[in-house]
Amino acid sequence: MRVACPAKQIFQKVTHVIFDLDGLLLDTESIYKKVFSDIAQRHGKVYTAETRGKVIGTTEDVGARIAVEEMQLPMSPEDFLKEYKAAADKSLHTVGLMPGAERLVRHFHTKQIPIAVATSSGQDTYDIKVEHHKSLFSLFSHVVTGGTDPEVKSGKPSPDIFLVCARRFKDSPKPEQCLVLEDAPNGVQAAVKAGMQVVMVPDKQIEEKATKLATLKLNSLEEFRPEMFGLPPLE
Ligand SMILES: O=c1[nH]cc([C@@H]2O[C@H](COP(=O)(O)O)[C@@H](O)[C@H]2O)c(=O)[nH]1
Ligand SMILES: [Mg+2]
Repeated sequence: MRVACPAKQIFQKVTHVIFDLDGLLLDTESIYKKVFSDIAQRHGKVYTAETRGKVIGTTEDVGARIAVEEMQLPMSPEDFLKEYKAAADKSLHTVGLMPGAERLVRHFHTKQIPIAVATSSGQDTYDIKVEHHKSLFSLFSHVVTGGTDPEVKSGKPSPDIFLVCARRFKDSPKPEQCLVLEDAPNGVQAAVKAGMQVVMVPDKQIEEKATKLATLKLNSLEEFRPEMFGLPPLE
């Protein structure tokens, strides 16, 4: 039997964990990438890594505006949004979990570490994505869907969503007590501005320079050692 060697606490101790959704817990980014690339291709354009780096982690309407502007698509952001949502919704209800996600969420829940989700998704899209993962998502204290939540005034990279999410834990922890897990540069910026440490698990396409702000960068959630942040180690 292989016994994992516990790592040392090397970062500030935290008591609460906030998970991003798309690209971190759920493998939705491969779906969005294909949908955005298909629309771009129909107009003779390419959904480049650079444009994608700006889009991921933003709310649906902001992402649509960035995509249309960056790729100079001959359509309004509203039409792009309608088209991409219609295409994405067809696949999102069968989306799978990212490696290591389920084990980590169940671990924190068992150890009674308060956990929540902070996603730029709207409530409607969130409901579609978690359709097949209801038991896992029932373990979270709460979910903030930034795209439609009236208290979240400005989406990632603004810190609002993480501050609202922290306030909604029963004991309203201070930002420094919360650890954020994110995949997107916009999400990492938001967490840092909120005064939180952030573990980044970036997509392979994300440029190195867009990962610099993260407290720690991992290739997969499977590499995460909670004890580095004073949290109970995985067994
Ligand atoms: O290529 C992409 N297009 C659009 C998005 C948008 O970014 C959000 C990211 O949400 P999260 O904060 O859970 O990563 C998605 O819901 C979607 O609206 C994305 O991630 N990737
Ligand atoms: Mg994400």
